[in-house]
Amino acid sequence: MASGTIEDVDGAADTAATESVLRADDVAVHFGGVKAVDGVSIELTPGRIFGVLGPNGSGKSTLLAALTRLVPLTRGSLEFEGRRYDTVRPHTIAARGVARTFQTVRILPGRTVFDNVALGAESAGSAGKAERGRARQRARTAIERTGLAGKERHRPDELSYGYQRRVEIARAIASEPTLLLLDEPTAGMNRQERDDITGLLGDLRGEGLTQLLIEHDVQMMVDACDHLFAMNFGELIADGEPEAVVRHPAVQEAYLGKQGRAHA
Ligand SMILES: Nc1ncnc2c1ncn2[C@@H]1O[C@H](COP(=O)(O)OP(=O)(O)OP(=O)(O)O)[C@@H](O)[C@H]1O
Repeated sequence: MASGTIEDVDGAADTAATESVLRADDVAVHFGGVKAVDGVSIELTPGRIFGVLGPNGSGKSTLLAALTRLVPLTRGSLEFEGRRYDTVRPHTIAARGVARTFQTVRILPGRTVFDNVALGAESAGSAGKAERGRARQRARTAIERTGLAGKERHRPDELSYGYQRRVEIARAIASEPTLLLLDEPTAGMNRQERDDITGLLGDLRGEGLTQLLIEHDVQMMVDACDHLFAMNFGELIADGEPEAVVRHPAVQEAYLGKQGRAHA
């Protein structure tokens, strides 16, 4: 739920009973004089796909970095499953159940698909032999869930870009997170690959995984997301049902106008 200062375009008040996975309240991240994020309040509820839309430089990646504790907050607070976490280290919030992928694929080129995914499973804790066995099982499950079965022994450079993205997503979900944050998961993909990833995210939602994604592709965001947050100049400018958000005049002006010209 956005703060009262922005327009809630779906007009549907969340019920008081709705539990939240993540809540950010009045979050700001300033770099010197640059207000990369400035007073953003969002709430993520379970089992839904949320998206952050906005033109280049509007603050999307910085917001994601703030949510994963990779940059310090200038002000505001963060709560995950009801617990404040705005001063904990990034690995602590990862261990509590927040996983993420990055804007550029970050998988180890010399290792197999299985090894890359197992790294994500092991980071959930892998002291003894029994736990290593469980980690390998988590990796196998993540490989199945992301449509990578049969490709376990491949190396990333033998796979298409779309499949490399899948490896990254598999590694993130191998830690069995409660919340998955995805930074431009379909960047650089062709239409078929984008549709495949949209389908995959939908499948993961079907299994109850809450997701927050950043994307430039407006159609992909409308297709994939249940709820959109639109940003410009570090602030939320609209928040609500995807079709309504992309039609919102402030979003058209801030995002679609610029992007339409940039990518036409
Ligand atoms: N480490 C940093 N130091 C200084 N300024 C930064 C830093 N990181 C981001 N910024 C600035 O903050 C603003 C928001 O950047 P951010 O990368 O969060 O936007 P974005 O919406 O993710 O953009 P893009 O879509 O191009 O990835 C920009 O003006 C950017 O130049």
